[in-house]
Amino acid sequence: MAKRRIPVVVVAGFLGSGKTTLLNHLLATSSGARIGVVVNDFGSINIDAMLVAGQVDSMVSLGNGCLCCAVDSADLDVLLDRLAEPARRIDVIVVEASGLAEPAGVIRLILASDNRRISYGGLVEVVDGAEFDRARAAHPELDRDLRQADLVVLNKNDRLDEAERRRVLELVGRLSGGVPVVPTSHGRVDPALLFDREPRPAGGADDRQLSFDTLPEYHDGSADHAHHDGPCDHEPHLHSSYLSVAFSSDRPMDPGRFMDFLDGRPTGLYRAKGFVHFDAKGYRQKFTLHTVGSYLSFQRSRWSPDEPRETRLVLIGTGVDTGELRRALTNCLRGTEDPSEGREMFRVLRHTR
Ligand SMILES: Nc1nc2c(ncn2[C@@H]2O[C@H](COP(=O)(O)OP(=O)(O)OP(=O)(O)O)[C@@H](O)[C@H]2O)c(=O)[nH]1
Repeated sequence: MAKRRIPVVVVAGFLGSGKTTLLNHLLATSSGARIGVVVNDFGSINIDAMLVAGQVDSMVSLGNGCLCCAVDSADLDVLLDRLAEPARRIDVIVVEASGLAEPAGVIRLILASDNRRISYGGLVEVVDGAEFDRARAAHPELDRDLRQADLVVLNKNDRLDEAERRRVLELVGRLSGGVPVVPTSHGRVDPALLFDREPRPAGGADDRQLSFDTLPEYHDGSADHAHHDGPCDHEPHLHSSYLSVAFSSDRPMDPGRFMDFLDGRPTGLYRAKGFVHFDAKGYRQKFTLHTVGSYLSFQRSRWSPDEPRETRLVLIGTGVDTGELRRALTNCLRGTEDPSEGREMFRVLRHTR
């Protein structure tokens, strides 16, 4: 009997919708299944790779650009080849696309793969229920992504009241055209929904749910398109107007000044993520920061022993002055010999889970 190919499942969704959270949930709960992961960050610091918990069996990470245009199929093949090596005994590969990737572009790369051990396993589109209207108003093309999905995870239900939950569920259901929509919070979906998909016969074009013909026209990915801090200069798509700014420093962050910065962040700055080193008395832990639209949260954890005590942030937005952002962040730094007092942390702690 032909050996079943390893399904490659794409997890996509707009900036901050909860893809990494979903991935971590899958890794923590898919008892027995060995999962290989491709993580793609838009930004030159691989925050997502660092946020994916240690239980992953094999991971390759792609920073600094969008998978959909930062690599061509040969490059992705190298990554998939590595994950699909029989010795790794991987059961499923999950590709977490950057929040600005065009899912169709990522799917095309997988469909174009020469690797005979893998097959395209479907698109899971994660939707931030709380930010859906705003994201959609800015990016009507998100509707098209929903139509390409095999499963829609309607996330962040905890941030919606009952009436809103019903309205968004009905809207997303309508836009996605009949595919299952699973409402949830914190990406808590049953892994069987993703991994125990109907096995499709190995080989041939018909083990692919989507074909090039059914995908919208998409430019050829090329390594030339890899971009650093800055916009893509080729034909417009979702991330062409977005900029990412990477910021890192081993100097402690002043909690008050940093909260002033966050409270006054420009509206175009849709997403910020990373780790903050406050080094305040009594609060020397690592503070993981997430902002998504108006949402802001910190999570406190221990630094691992070999981890550098430093702030590493990626900020992603549109119409923002990157030089000004860097300057503003630099102004939040303190001298290494000048630790903050614990009481200065209260504004940070108000947002800390
Ligand atoms: N309240 C709430 N917060 C959530 C939920 N799911 C994720 N988050 C938070 O939303 C923020 C972004 O989540 P991520 O999983 O990093 O989102 P992402 O889609 O991987 O982000 P990008 O890769 O930057 O596009 C984090 O602070 C998460 O803890 C949810 O269901 N409810």
